[in-house]
Amino acid sequence: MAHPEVENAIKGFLLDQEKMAEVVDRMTKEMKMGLAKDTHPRAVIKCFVSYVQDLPTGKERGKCLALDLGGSNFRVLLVTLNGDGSADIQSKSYVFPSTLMTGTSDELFDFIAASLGNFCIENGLENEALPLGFTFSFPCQQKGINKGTLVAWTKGFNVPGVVGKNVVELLQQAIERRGEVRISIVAILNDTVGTLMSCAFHNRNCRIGLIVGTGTNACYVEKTVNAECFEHYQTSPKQSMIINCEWGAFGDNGVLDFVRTSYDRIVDKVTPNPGRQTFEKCISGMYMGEIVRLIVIEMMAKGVMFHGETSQQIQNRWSFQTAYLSDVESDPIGEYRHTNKVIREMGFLGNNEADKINLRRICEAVSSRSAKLCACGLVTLINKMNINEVVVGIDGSVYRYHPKYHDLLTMYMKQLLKPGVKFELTVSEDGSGKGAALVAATAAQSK
Ligand SMILES: Nc1ncnc2c1ncn2[C@@H]1O[C@H](COP(=O)(O)OP(=O)(O)OP(=O)(O)O)[C@@H](O)[C@H]1O
Repeated sequence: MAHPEVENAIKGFLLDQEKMAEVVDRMTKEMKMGLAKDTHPRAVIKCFVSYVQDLPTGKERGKCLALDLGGSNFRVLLVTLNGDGSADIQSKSYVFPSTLMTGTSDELFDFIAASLGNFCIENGLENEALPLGFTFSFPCQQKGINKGTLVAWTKGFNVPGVVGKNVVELLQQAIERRGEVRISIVAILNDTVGTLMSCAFHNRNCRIGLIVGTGTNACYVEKTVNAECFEHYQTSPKQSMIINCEWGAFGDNGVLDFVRTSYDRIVDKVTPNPGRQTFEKCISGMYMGEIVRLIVIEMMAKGVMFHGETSQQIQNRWSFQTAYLSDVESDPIGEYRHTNKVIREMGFLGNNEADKINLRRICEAVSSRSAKLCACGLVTLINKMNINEVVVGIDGSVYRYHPKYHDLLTMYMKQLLKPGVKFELTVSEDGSGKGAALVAATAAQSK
């Protein structure tokens, strides 16, 4: 049993069924506001039109480049779609200097263009006029498949002078300034869209793309007639439109305050975007470790945990990695191999079992709330589509590596879904490569 003070600290994270159902209700209303033309401007869940209307058939063919900028990693990829449902991918990850997250716009786009140039030269592609799909995982208002205006930076990025600009244009200009390659950006897409497309390439029932990584977001397949912000929503010959929900902003108008805790409010205040991305800050990898750290230091101040110890490390903001939650929760009950490693890395020397039990309880409370809220989001989308069978393609390190995330998500979704609705949650590989290429190939053809 965890200490009563620990139980008291985490009780705000233990959402019951009633609260979860309330989250679904509120989210459903916010989604409708995002989709409808008259309420879209003031909606917090924007439900952006992605301009991707065709799900893959598996027969796509062609060679495309892809770029992936979204959080902690930056990659350039060369994707060959073989026409038989398979794809070959070559990729290179570039170290993304964290100074670029808050540097100038020119520095950011020059870095991307230089990496692209380097990749093309290394692979002998400098003279090929290849189409490029740009996976850019920040909220963008699209006006077409290759026009995306940045609405706000998230996930710790804050580069002045980009919000309100078409990022495709900024990147294309940077590519041309360097003059190394003949690449044209034919599509910009959110990573959720790439994830959905890549999953749908193999699994025709895929209708949702979900990310639980540095941030969280989802997209789903809506009927075109409901995508009112699409100019041709009433006349388009295509029945479907992928909607990029940008659900991370859910709650920015206060409707999630009933599930937030004092710790969430502290985390929010120390981010570069206070008051924004409320739902994301309760769910995703960038924030979970920090929430745990705040509870631990409060318990230390109360003399409940790590009594008599001092650790500079635990006092440092963002020092408790979200990967530590996975470590701690991967130990079988009563065993502490990974927990011991985490405790040592956090600068503690003692070996008190009660501390380990308390730490585990805190980690479990934070990760299970994340999974509960994510389940609420997925159930909202499934109810909205009103379908009885669906596959969800998922990417992001939290989903991939947390030892219980998949099972928790499955359990909470079952609790919330109408009886008889079947779903499958599956890791979607290479969304920003294969997924981006699938979008780019279609966009290049229609060009
Ligand atoms: N083993 C792990 N368990 C849980 N979370 C982890 C683990 N390893 C890394 N993370 C968290 O996952 C996040 C990185 O996610 P990911 O690798 O999906 O990259 P990303 O592309 O930056 O994310 P996004 O797609 O949201 O932009 C980090 O915030 C990190 O804390």
